[in-house]
Amino acid sequence: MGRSMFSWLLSKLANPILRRTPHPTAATDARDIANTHPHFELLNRQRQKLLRNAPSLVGQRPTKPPRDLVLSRFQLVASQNVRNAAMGRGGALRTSHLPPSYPPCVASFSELKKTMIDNLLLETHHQGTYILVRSLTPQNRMVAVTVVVEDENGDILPLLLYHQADDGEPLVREGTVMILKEPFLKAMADGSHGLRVDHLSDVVFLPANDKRIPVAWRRKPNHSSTALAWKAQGSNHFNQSEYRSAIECYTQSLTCPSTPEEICTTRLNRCLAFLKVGRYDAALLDTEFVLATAVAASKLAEKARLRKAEALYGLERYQECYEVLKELHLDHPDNAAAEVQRTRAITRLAEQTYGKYNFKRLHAEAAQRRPPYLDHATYIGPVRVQDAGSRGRGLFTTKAVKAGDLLFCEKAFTYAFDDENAGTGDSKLLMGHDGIATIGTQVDLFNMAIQKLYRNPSLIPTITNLHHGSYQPTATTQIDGQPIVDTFLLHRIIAINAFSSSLTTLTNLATPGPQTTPSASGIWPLASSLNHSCLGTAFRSFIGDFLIARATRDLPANAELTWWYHPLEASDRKETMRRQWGFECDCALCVDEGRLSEGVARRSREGLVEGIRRAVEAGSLDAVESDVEALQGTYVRPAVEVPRLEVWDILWEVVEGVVVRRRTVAPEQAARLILAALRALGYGIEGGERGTLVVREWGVMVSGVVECWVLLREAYRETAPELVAPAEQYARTAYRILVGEDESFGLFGEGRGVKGRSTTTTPRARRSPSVAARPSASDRLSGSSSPPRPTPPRPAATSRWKRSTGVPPP
Ligand SMILES: C[S@@+](CC[C@H](N)C(=O)[O-])C[C@H]1O[C@@H](n2cnc3c(N)ncnc32)[C@H](O)[C@@H]1O
Repeated sequence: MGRSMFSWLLSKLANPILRRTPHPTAATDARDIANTHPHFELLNRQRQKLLRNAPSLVGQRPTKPPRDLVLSRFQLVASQNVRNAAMGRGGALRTSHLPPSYPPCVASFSELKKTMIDNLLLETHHQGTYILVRSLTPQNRMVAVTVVVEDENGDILPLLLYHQADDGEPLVREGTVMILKEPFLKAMADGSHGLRVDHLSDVVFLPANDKRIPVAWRRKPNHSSTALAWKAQGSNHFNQSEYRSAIECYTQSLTCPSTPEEICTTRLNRCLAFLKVGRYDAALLDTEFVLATAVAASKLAEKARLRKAEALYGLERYQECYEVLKELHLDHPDNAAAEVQRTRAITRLAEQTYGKYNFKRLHAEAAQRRPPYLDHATYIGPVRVQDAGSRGRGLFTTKAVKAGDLLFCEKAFTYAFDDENAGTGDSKLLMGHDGIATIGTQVDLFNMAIQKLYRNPSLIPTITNLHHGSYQPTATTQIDGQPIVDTFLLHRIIAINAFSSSLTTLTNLATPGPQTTPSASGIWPLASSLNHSCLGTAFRSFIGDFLIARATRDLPANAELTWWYHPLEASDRKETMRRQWGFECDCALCVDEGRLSEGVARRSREGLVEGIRRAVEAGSLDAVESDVEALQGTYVRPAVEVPRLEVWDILWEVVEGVVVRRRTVAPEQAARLILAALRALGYGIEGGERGTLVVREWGVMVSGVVECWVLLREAYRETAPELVAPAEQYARTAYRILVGEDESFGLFGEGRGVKGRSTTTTPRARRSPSVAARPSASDRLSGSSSPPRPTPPRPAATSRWKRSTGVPPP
């Protein structure tokens, strides 16, 4: 066996958690890290203090702070912020609290009554009212966009606008006038108070000529108020990449009298600005207006179709996109840009329909792009969402599938990535009112999801229909032409449905060193429909923002697909299920473990495992074999029904000790040990000695399974050459389930696979002893046997499958 396989195998064995779980995948990972973060305690104490104080403050009239004090406090913090930015200080931890949930305002402006700052009470949502305020300062962007505002009486307060997009353009400038619906006056941790807005639709930014702006606050535009002047102003902003301002100006232009042709041109300009900021719904409306107004074969209609196709592509409506481009091609066959888009749409449709991906290309793209957003389509294979009884909805097969079959391949709806190599970004910690903290990419994910929905209301149901426990969302989805996105609903949905991931599952398996945080998190709506089972029938892996789901065993039609939410080996598995997802797992393993909790069998298992360990140390294979027998005897149900994790774990240690490290075992015995390890995981394997090798039942999927099949294949080269091919096939299938694809299997099997021997192995590696080829002095374990023969490292292989000595992910 080549050196690279050994070092990789050893690296896995050095890291026990990776024997079972190849990567952190459950939504809780980031949250659990957050709860052990050094700042967690501090924030938790602050939260508890706020909680203690809040009830006594509710409805209290606040003391009016001196105007100068509010302004100077703001200036102090803002200038500190500017100084830090100028000095390139990053890496700070930005912390914030989420208040107790409250619904967004669902009343239209005309139903609300005006109130003033002076009337506002602490810790109160002033329902049925609004206040009109003007910013006295430029914005300071911390966790929230912060400004100081005044009302028409000249009373002032800090205003914190949460979850607003950071698109490089200031959201609030000095003099910006806003309406705050149902204002919320919040007591701050430092004893001060201010206005806080959590729902995007609760703040309305008024354009300069809005009639609701008091005369004293109105400012004259620096150009004439004609359609053409506004349009020109919009184009100035557009050219400086100030798309939000451009949209405002084009919108102003459209309120002025103009010719139908000018209106179409302005709409098309605005459409382009909408496309730039990902507001595809709005872009689509502009193109549809133009297509309904302009002459079909005109230049305007040609442009409108092209932009319509782009908007549909952005919404991942590839079929419609293709139809638009097809029509465009008929009328304007020379339009080269349209042709490029048409080819792209056809490729997406093929992926969407047939699930045909070039996975090598996906890996290459994930390696290059930051963030690793991959421009490919979601494929939904033989699965459908349907009722799963007491578990709510679930995902089911629509036809029989085989282990390793692709179930679906889903592009993330929203995906947040933390590029460690990008330098000194600030980290974020969000303390929920329920005491659960969220850190890093999940905080970003939360804000990104809110933004994406607010910008594209047609997508709201895709996310709000996901499971949100007992949270009662408001039924209103739109008010005064604005979409309503309930921030607290989104927070709950992300907590229950988001997955943490690494850049790719493949790189995660090959990366050395400690892993403390997953580098990304995302929302994959279809993947969110799978319920949990510790003994899942599906497995997920990642390439950038793509989630690949494969069957872990052969399944009939109409079988429910399940997977782990929290790693099988995590000691807090059951508690986490209860706390975070609100259910008790009733899989065969959990039920069996429950029966064991009286302790008798558990203690005897632990004793036997220790005995086996001592026997390995002492080099006594006889004792190992008899103790493994005894350990097997502590299980009542067959391993295909209830996997024997303790047996698997200890057999892995034995395999590591005798097959990989000491190399003092004969191939027959190596094969026996490996087969026993696989069987302990629930693999129902027929044959395996000679003649036949058939997996009747697939067991638990863990990274070690691939290694087992590869080691077995090598053993068979000496003992049963007719089984090399089936072992290779099973290795490949296991690899496909684990990594998501098997195009990269060559990396893993390099120098060891049947193919690898003749194609990729260097002469030196080919000569290096394999499990099976290595002449063994004894078929007994022997601590005093000759030490492992060092095989020269091969640079390419070691860089791919590096040794991991790190702390396992939580
Ligand atoms: C990500 S959602 C899964 C889809 C969800 N069942 C639905 O109706 O949309 C997670 C929620 O599903 C339910 N669930 C998942 N696995 C379960 C299980 N094994 N037993 C009971 N409920 C489960 C729990 O309510 C959990 O909070």
